Amino acid sequence: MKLEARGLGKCINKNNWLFQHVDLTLHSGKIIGLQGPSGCGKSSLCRLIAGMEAPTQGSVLLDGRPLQKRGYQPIQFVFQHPERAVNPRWRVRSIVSEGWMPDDELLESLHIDRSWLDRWPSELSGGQLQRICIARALCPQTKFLIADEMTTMLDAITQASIWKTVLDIASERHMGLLVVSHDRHLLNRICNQVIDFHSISHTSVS
Ligand SMILES: Nc1ncnc2c1ncn2[C@@H]1O[C@H](COP(=O)(O)OP(=O)(O)OP(=O)(O)O)[C@@H](O)[C@H]1O
Repeated sequence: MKLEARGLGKCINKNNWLFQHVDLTLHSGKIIGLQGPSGCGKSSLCRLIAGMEAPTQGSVLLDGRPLQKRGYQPIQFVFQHPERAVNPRWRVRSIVSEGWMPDDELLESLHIDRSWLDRWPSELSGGQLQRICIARALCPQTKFLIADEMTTMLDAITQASIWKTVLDIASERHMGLLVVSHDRHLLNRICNQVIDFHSISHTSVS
């Protein structure tokens, strides 16, 4: 499968382009890293590619077709603020099972304690809730995962272990990954290619 961003542009207010003319292609089985200074527009670009927001210009295509608005989204986005990615009025079990119910082996490899499933999101730490979001995103129907500073709030050991699980699953299922991080070491280690945001975008915002 192929996920393409074609000529994407985001205008944040009148004539103020955060970026324009962004082209990016991600193939199944590949891992692309995206780096750039804070505030340059990486997360905004990810939201467009994940279909969470409409671009001001350009289009996002999955195998040449526009993204479907209904049903399970084959492009999953895990971003740095898990508390903003869940419904605070749903128990954790309902949050995870929106897409599927991971087995004990996966929960264990993501360091998720089964007892957390009976809690409310506010009863988990940010790092614990993030692991729940990762488990939710790893539904078997997910074809592309966009990981925007996905493990930033975790300690180094947990971070390494979570990445191992995610990379094993991605490889097993031939998923494509777009990884946004300020951690150049991580990007160099796990990505087939690392792209600098400024090399793929034009901007009029300072
Ligand atoms: N809807 C909006 N209205 C106004 N400004 C916005 C809007 N969305 C994003 N911005 C601004 O766009 C810029 C880019 O934000 P974004 O979160 O995409 O950056 P980033 O590269 O992911 O940064 P970081 O590395 O710090 O996460 C920021 O200056 C932000 O304040």
